[in-house]
Amino acid sequence: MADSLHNSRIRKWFASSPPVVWGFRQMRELLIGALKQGPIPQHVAFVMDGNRRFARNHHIETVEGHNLGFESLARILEVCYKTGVKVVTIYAFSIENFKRSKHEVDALMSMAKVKLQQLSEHGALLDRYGASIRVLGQRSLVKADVLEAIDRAVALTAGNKKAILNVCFPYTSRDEITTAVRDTVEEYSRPVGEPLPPLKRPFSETHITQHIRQQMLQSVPEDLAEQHSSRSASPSSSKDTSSAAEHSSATSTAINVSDQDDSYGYSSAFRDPESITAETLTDHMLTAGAPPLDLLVRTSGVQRLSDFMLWQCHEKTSIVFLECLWPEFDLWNFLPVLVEWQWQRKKIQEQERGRGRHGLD
Ligand SMILES: CC(C)=CCC/C(C)=C/CC/C(C)=C/COP(=O)(O)OP(=O)(O)O
Repeated sequence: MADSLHNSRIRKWFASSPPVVWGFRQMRELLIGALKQGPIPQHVAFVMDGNRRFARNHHIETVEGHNLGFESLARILEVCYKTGVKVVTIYAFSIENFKRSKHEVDALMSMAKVKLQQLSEHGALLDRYGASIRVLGQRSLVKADVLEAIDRAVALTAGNKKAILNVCFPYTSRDEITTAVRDTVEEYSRPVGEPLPPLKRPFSETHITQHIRQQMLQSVPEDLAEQHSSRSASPSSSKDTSSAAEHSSATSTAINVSDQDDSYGYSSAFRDPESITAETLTDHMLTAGAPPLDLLVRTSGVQRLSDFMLWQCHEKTSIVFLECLWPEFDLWNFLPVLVEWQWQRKKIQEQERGRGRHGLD
């Protein structure tokens, strides 16, 4: 026991001696320079998992584990920005984390306050790499003093335009996606031209039915469509006459699509819900404007996404699960991940080029 303590002290002394620190720094610069010769992921996300386990393993306070986790984050941010990563997104606090003990939640909140300030100070890490902070998540769940610290950090770094640090806090993907869908529906329910009567909303059941009918009519042969139109036009075909506005718009769809379109004001007053694409929703996510997510790394051996970046993970996102705990994560763990990503990306690019050539032949 005394021997191992002695050895660990010697190792620490050796690692922190100026020539060794200098040597490591030089080696780091060389490796980063070599990495920069290849493709670099433009958007990297981290699930910083394992702070508490690290604390338990080393018999230190949980809060101390989170503090060491922050130090690890600072090291990795430096590597990312030095290599040319444009956007780093971190899972700093999940909405689920509110279920932890009050003591731990309070400690994480005060840590966020202090660390956001440290990160954004003039001359500090983000300033050196021209990175701005964005805090993504449910502001309504955050106390006023923490919100103030968030807003200060965002304002202080707003002028930095080279890179971005997205701090997800408090965040879950389901919450983000739900909000994005709600915002999209709200936007598409707002008239873009002249205001319409309140019943005529593009997401009403009648409106959707009418749209489907319109599309079906367009896809059937003309003579059949005419038969269908004349049948629908007869008063006997209407099932309900009580809801005048909604009903008349539904039957008139079948009578004359173009007349209906004008009288209803569908195409002129509202944006067409059919024009909502995956891109529309991407533009309503909290990461709107960021490059596609190239790489997601989770430490601590847990192989789950835990409601993080569910929308942002696409067919080319590399998802990497590492065994090391977050406070242990450094350049030496990250380097093989980046090299593997470069190798995979080159393979994808070659395949795409091959397909392009094949298409041209
Ligand atoms: C700027 C800013 C706000 C920085 C945040 C710093 C930071 C490292 C936050 C991590 C918080 C967290 C809940 C980590 C997960 O590990 P865990 O506690 O779930 O560990 P476990 O998996 O061992 O239980």
